[in-house]
Amino acid sequence: MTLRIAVPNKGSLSQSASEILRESGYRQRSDSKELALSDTENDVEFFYLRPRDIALYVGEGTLDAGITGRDLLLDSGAKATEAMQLGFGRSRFHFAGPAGRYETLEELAGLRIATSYVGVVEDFLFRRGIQASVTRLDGAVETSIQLGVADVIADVVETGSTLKAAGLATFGEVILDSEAVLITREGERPEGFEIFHRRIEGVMVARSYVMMDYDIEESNLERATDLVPGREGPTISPLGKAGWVAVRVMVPRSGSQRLMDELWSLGARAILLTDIHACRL
Ligand SMILES: Nc1ncnc2c1ncn2[C@@H]1O[C@H](COP(=O)(O)OP(=O)(O)OP(=O)(O)O)[C@@H](O)[C@H]1O
Ligand SMILES: O=P(O)(O)OC[C@H]1O[C@H](OP(=O)(O)OP(=O)(O)O)[C@H](O)[C@@H]1O
Ligand SMILES: [Mg+2]
Repeated sequence: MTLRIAVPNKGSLSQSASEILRESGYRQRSDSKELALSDTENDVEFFYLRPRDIALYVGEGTLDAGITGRDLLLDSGAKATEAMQLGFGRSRFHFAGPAGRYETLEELAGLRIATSYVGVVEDFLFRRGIQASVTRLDGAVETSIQLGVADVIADVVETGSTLKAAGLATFGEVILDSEAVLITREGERPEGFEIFHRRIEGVMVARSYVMMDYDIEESNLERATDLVPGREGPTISPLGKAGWVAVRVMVPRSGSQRLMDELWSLGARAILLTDIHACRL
C-alpha cells in the first residue's frame, strides 16, 4: 500500500520539511503550486496541506503521517501522536501584553485574550482554573490590543521582534516549547511507516553527528578512545607507520571542535571531520 504523507505547503515549516524529505531520498515538488506528488519509486504520496490542518488528516486516518508543529498538533486536539522531533521550526508559546502591564499568568482572570491557538489557550486556562474570554484571530494578533479587541494575546514567539515592534512583552512562564514533529495516528503504525521513519531518523542523526578520523600512537590510544568513545566504539586500523594506528569514530557535531583540540593535546595528528549525509544505525 502507498504511504500517504502530509507536508506543510506554506509558512515557516514548509521549506525545511521538504528539505528533510529530499535528504531522505524522496521526491519533492519543484513548483509550490503543486498540491500532491507521487513518488512511485518509493511508494509514497505527498500531500501539500496547511500545517494547521495536517494533524486533523492524520488523526482521522485519511493520511498515514505528516509533518507539523507540536503547537499545531496540540491545538488541533486530533488523535495523532508525535513519532519524531525534527529539530526545525522551533518556537515558544507565550502570553504577552503591553510592556510592563502584566507580570503573572494569574492576572489573566477576566481579561480578553486574542490568539490563533484557541485549543492551546483554553486548555491552559482550564488546567489553571482561570476564567477569561478567548477570541480566535487568523494572524497578526499583536495588533489586536492596539485596536481594542483584546487585552492580551497568546502567540508564537521566535525572535521576539514582532512583539517588540508592537510595544508588547511576554509575561509569565513559557506555555509550551514547539518544534516541527513527525506525527502519526495514535495506536497502530501504518504499513510502510517504519522504513519512512528510519530514513528520516538517518538524516536526523547524520545532521547531528560528524565522522572523525585521526592517527595516534598506540601508547596513547586508550586515553584517546576514553575521551572519544563514539556511538558503538571506534574503528581502529593499522597505519603504515610503526607504532601508530588510524581511528574512525562518530561524534556529536556540537563539541566536536573541542574534542579535536583535546585529541591534539593527546598527540593525535591528521584529525579530520567529515559530514555524514545519511545513515542507518
Ligand atoms: N517565526 C515564526 N512564526 C510563526 N510560526 C513559527 C515561527 N517559527 C516557528 N514557527 C512554527 O511554525 C508553525 C506555524 O506554521 P504556519 O505555517 O501556520 O505559520 P506561519 O509561519 O506563521 O505561516 P503563515 O502565517 O504564513 O500562515 C508552528 O508550529 C510554529 O510554532
Ligand atoms: O518572534 P518573531 O520572530 O517576531 O516571530 C513571531 C511572529 O511570527 C509569526 O507571525 P507571521 O509572520 O506568521 O504572521 P501572522 O501573525 O499573520 O501569522 C507569529 O504569529 C508571530 O507574530
Ligand atoms: Mg503566521
